[in-house]
Amino acid sequence: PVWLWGRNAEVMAGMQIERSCPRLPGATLAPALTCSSDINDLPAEGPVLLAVPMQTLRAVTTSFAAQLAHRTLVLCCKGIELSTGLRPSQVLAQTLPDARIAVLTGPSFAADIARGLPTALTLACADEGEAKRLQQQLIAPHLRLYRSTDVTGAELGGALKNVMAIACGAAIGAGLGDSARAALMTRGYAEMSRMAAALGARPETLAGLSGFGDLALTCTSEGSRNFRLGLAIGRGEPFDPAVTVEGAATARATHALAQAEGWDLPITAVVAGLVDARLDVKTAMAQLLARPLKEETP
Ligand SMILES: NC(=O)C1=CN([C@@H]2O[C@H](COP(=O)(O)OP(=O)(O)OC[C@H]3O[C@@H](n4cnc5c(N)ncnc54)[C@H](O)[C@@H]3O)[C@@H](O)[C@H]2O)C=CC1
Ligand SMILES: O=C(CO)COP(=O)(O)O
Repeated sequence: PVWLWGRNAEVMAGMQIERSCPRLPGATLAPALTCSSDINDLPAEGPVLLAVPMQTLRAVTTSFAAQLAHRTLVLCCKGIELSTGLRPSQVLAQTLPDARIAVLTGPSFAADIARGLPTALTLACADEGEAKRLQQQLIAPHLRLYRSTDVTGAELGGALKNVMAIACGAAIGAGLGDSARAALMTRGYAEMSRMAAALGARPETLAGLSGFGDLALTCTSEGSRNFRLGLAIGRGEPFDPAVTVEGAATARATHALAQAEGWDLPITAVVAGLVDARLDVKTAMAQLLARPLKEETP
């Protein structure tokens, strides 16, 4: 049995009766799923998956500290908190210090999972025993999970690939071509790896599903909201501000961290400029191409 909590009573009651979800058109909710807008309906035992946008994680976990403290919490959000520069697990360490924390991340569109399409993800938890338990609990016939103890690496891969997806969308939207996209993905991966290494992540985590895997998905598919925001920027079109696009705030947060720490993250810097409309794509491209020549190293 699985319980799904959401804050909107009308939407949750509708989902419970109609067995469908407005955000996943065409999907039928499994009989084992109960939808509720009362968080006290959650059973006392078992892991809780937190799937709210990154910039709301602190508010949600603070509001429901009584219900979430001391539990196993599986973070599904991908991003960095703009106001603090913290990763999701670092926010939880502040708001719910007694919780056991895991991270579920990697290349997966919710719509694909809902359709039962094959998907593989990273499940990261510092406690390997807990990771093994969660791995068994959360797999499904079409969903394969690989374990990792590198929470930092898993979180950074998931957060930073969204910034690169915006860059790639902008390049494609502006008609710069697939070769430009490949260059951005490759040098973007180098940038992700540099920053992750500086923050203590393991290189092999970045090379896995949570980093390289999700970068490949989000930089090449219009199923990605981050890629679509980039496309709109590149085409000079408006974009619906109500859509969750994690890479925008993450680009700002990461650029600020890079400036403070002296890290060289040129693609992140131009994406921060693009999302804040301080730069246009032509100027961004010119800035990247005019950088001093260097050896090809991460
Ligand atoms: N949609 C996808 O395919 C995937 C999403 N993610 C990550 O999951 C996180 C959430 O993304 P989505 O579910 O796609 O976003 P979404 O925008 O579709 O849904 C977010 C949900 O959170 C709720 N919410 C927002 N603020 C809240 C608050 N203060 N209290 C309670 N509920 C609140 C919204 O009402 C909405 O139902 C993001 O970090 C995203 O990167 C990760 C992998 C795949
Ligand atoms: O993280 C995702 C796929 O792995 C979802 O991507 P978007 O948030 O860009 O839609």
